[in-house]
Amino acid sequence: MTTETMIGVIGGSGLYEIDGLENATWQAVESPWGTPSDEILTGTLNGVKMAFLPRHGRGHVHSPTTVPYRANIDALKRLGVTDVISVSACGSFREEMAPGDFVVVDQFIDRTFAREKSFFGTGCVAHVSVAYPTCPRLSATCYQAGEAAGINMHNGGTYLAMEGPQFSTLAESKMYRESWGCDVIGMTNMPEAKLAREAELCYASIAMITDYDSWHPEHGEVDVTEIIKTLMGNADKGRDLVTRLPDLLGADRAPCEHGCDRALEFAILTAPDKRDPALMAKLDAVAGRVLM
Ligand SMILES: CSC[C@H]1O[C@H](OP(=O)(O)O)[C@H](O)[C@@H]1O
Ligand SMILES: Nc1ncnc2[nH]cnc12
Repeated sequence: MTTETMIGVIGGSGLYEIDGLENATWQAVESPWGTPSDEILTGTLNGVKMAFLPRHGRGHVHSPTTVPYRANIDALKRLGVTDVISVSACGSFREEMAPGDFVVVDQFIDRTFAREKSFFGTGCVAHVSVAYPTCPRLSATCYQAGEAAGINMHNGGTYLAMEGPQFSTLAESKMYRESWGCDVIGMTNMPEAKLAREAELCYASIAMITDYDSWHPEHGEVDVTEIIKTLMGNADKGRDLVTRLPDLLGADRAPCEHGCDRALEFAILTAPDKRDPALMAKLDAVAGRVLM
């Protein structure tokens, strides 16, 4: 059985809109989890439905801590999105992952601490696996789209998610790189990736490298004006990659072979008669497939 693909793109710093959508409309989507970062741009591209949400809002309103991650993922799910592609500005811990390159992230270390990280809780407890937090099928498609766009792509990498908003100290930067084996650093992919898994959405993450964080002896400390300069070039490449996805993914979607779209199948522990009706109502979009 197939369903209809709807590609959701969450645009990070420097990527606040995408061009070329047919019937493009900015839509306000209400969510029981709060107000999303901004309206969502919907339309079709080469016959495939698309939805674009600027993570920080147009005009960069939300800090990494205040991005309404639950409202964003819930709103995309509510619209019918099946596959989420996150595009983010990141620092690099690897010489060979240079500014201007893109990394298809496949692992995360979550060091964020001031964010709501789950749709579930008292009255409906659920535990999903995030051992493999990104969808291999969607990630492979993003890699292919990037190569086709002529971008210097890297397949796989571990993303250190920090709270921010300050960049890392030199000691932290060296520890993440040398002891923890991280490849890139950013402030936003967690809890986003965990929430996408709870919402049974395939999730892939593209890290657009903007800087070498602070570890690199020849590059000194992170400078936001340098980041913005690199971002301007990266954003065009990011848009090019994204607009190649509809042709590669197609409008008909088979069930995810990695089970992302069935993540809640055996995850909910709370007995039906002990579930909180108010929380159940809020979970209508995210967990409706298994709860309703
Ligand atoms: C502009 S530098 C720091 C800022 O950029 C990244 O945002 P996003 O992941 O949404 O592209 C990083 O995580 C910080 O929020
Ligand atoms: N060095 C860095 N650390 C955290 N987030 C970033 N976003 C872009 N560069 C970054």
